[in-house]
Amino acid sequence: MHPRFQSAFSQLPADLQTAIAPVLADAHFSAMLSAGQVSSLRSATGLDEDALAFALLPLAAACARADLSHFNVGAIARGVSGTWYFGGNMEFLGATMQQTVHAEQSAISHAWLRGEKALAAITVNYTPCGHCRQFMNELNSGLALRINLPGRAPHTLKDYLPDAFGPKDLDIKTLLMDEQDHGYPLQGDALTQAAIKAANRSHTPYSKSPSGVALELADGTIFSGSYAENAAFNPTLPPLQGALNLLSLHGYDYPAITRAMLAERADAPLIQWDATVATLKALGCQNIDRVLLG
Ligand SMILES: O=c1ccn([C@H]2C[C@H](O)[C@@H](CO)O2)c(=O)[nH]1
Ligand SMILES: [Zn+2]
Repeated sequence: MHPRFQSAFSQLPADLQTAIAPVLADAHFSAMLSAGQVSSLRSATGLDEDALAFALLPLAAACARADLSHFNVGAIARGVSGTWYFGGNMEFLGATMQQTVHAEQSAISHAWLRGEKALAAITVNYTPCGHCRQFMNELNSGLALRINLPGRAPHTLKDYLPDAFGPKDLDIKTLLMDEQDHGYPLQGDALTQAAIKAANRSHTPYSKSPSGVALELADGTIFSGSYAENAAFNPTLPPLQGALNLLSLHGYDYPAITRAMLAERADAPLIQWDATVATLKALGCQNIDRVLLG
C-alpha cells in the first residue's frame, strides 16, 4: 500500500479495511474503483452507495498534495458508468496560487481523462467553494449533478448554485465531458502523440485554443492531461494540472518526471507554454518541449 493511505486506512471500519486492502495493495493503485469493485465493497460492508462513498472519503483526502495549507480535501466523482474516481486538492510550492487544483476539479478531471462520459454524483468532505461550484457548472450533467456532503441531505448543483452563470450565457452548447475531437493529426514519438491526443479531447469552446500536456516518468509511464475551460474563465483547469493530477493520484511524485510535452497551436489567442514551464520548473522538471498543432 502507498504510505499516504496508511493513516486513513487504519481508521476505516474493519469490514471495509478487509475488503479494500487488496485494491490498495498496489503502490500505484489508480485511485479509481470499477463498478464491480464498488459493488463488492457494498456487499462486504452492507453500505448503500452514498454511505460507501462517505466511508471512502478519507482515502480520497489522503491523495491531496496540500503542501501549503495542509488542508486535505477529498472528493469522489461517481460516473454514470458506475466507476468512482478519487480526487484530492493539489498545491504547488514555488508556483502561484492560481495553479492550485481543488479536490472537486481533481476528481472530475480524473473521471473525464479516464473516458467517463458524464457524472451522476460527487461526494466531498467539505462544502464546495464558489470556484468549484462554477467549475461543476461546466459539466454535461448540468445543474442536476448530485452533491453529497457529510452530515447534510443530498442536494443538486442547482441548490448550491442558484441563479447560475454558465456556458449557456455564452451560447456554448458543447459541455465538459461531452465527446470532442479537434482532429489534429498525430505526429512524433509516444509522448508527443499523447500530448496531441490530449489536446484533441480538450474542452476549449471560449478561446478555441486546444492544448494537452503529456508527462513521461522514469519507469516509462505516460500521464496526459487535457485543457478544461470554464465559462467564467478563472476556474479553468490548465492541461498540465490534468496530467499532474493523474500522476499524483497514481502514487507518483514530481521527481519521477523525466520529460514533459505540451501540444498547442502557435497562433492560438491563449498560450499555455509560459505557465506550463513555470510550474514544471517549480516542481524540478527542466526537460520541457512543445509540439505545435496543425
Ligand atoms: O471547495 C474546495 C475548497 C478548497 N479546496 C482546497 C484548495 C486549497 O488547496 C485548500 C485551501 O483552500 O483547499 C478544495 O479543494 N475544494
Ligand atoms: Zn473549490
